[in-house]
Amino acid sequence: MFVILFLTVFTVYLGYELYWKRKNFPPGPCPVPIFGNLLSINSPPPGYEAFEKWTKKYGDVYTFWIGNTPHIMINTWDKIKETFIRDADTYTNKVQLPATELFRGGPYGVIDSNGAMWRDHRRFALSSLRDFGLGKNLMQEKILLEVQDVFAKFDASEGTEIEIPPIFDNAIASVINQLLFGYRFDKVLINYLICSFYIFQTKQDEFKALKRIIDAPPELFGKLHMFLAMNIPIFAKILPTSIYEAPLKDFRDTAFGFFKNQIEKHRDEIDFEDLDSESSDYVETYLKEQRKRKLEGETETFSDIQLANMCMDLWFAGLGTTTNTTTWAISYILHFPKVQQKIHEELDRVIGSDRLITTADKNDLPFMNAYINETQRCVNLVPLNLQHATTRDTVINGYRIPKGTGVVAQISTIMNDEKTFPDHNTFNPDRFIDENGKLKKVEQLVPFSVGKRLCLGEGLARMELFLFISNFLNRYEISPSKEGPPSLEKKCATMVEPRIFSGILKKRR
Ligand code: HEM
Repeated sequence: MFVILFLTVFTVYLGYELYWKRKNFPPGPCPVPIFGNLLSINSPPPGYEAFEKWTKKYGDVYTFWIGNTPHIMINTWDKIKETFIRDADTYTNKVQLPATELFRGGPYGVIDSNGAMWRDHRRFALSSLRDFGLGKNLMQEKILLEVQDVFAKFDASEGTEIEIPPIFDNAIASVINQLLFGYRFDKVLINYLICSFYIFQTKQDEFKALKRIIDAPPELFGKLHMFLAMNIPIFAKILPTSIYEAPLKDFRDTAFGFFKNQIEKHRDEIDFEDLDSESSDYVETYLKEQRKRKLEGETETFSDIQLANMCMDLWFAGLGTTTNTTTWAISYILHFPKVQQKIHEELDRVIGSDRLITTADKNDLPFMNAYINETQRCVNLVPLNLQHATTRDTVINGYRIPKGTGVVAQISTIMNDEKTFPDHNTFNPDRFIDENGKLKKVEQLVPFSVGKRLCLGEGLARMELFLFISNFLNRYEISPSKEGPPSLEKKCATMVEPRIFSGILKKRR
């Protein structure tokens, strides 16, 4: 009797899992209970092969299950244009996961928020970035100051093995920290009053302490169980608190502790009498806007919790992405010395001195741009891309997709498409050079994603990548340490992480 009951329940369950829940969505790989298709992107990590295989099998659209939640994957450039670009408003929401509540205290920030909250704060952050000099010389000056700091550190170790990524990490953190809080991580002495004792630190020590927090996300979110728990609520519930909730809360409290401390310091120092005076960083601009709105009786949109979440989004999105890409760029060059040689030839021909390279030189350095483009294509930083949700009912390939369904612009498949990028597994900057030696514009190169939610920091990231990488390679020739070039193997995570590695630098001028 029990066996019959069990078999009946099991058959009904399988029928639901394999047929019923999938019948109204585009066909796709068969999900397994609890995990959906998430486990398949770990064999091999970070998932490009699985995405490629499914695109070959199911075409431009298929359904990918994250736990029990269906996501419509859009895999070809034509289909991305038809959906995320031409019908952009339909694809701008984000799926709200329970982890957001635990981690952020609600649907705050810009990465996970929706509707008016997202729109207002995206617009506000973009206009603040413009005010602090993006697209003008001011931002370039700030980045070039960090380039010179990087030079000083590398010059001091010329000819000996030195770890490359941490130096760029410090410099790129200084750029984003200046934008948000108005100061760099240099050697200036600071002090804290803790329990009646002054604790003396330099701002570089502060960065080292912060680094322990910054390094947590890959450690934390890069682990498969964390990735699964954050995406599959039922999986999160069965994991012991000590390996999911506790480390997440720990990270949240430490990160928010740092941001709140910065915000309070700003609040104490700002002259709120003159709300229209020029601000020197994002937090100051935000706090003045908050005060203006409060005077008009509006306290919801520019709240303190939203500010802390904005700082977290901009800080983390602004640091790891750019540092990782710079690190991968140098890793590739250690594997492909001929690319380095070609870059040096171009730099010698066009720049020909040790002066700092600026964005005014960009158009004259097609191979440098091609190398950065190819780095971004091969890094393919966010394999699954961030998951969006539909803002209204829509129809994709004849399937009725209800409002709130998960949708993903599969940019990693687009950047690995064999038709657009032949021999796509090979690192080849020349694919971006045309027959006249000029830089070729390829619209399918979309590392910053597409549509209305495309990367908010694209302008800043492009400027940083160009200035840091071109100046580094103009000044140095790099060769591998005695351990050889770093591994190019990619780990599975929300963002692909490079290895920390050492290299030997020789000054070229
Ligand atoms: C090489 C560097 C970078 C890459 C490859 C990159 C890539 C991306 C991608 C793929 C997305 C997801 C877009 C989507 O949802 O469709 C994104 C979103 C975002 N990025 Fe970046 N990013 C980089 C640098 C930056 C920087 C420097 C900042 C900060 C100033 C930043 C801030 C953001 C924010 C706030 C979002 C969420 C935007 C929204 O939901 O409206 N990113 N980025």
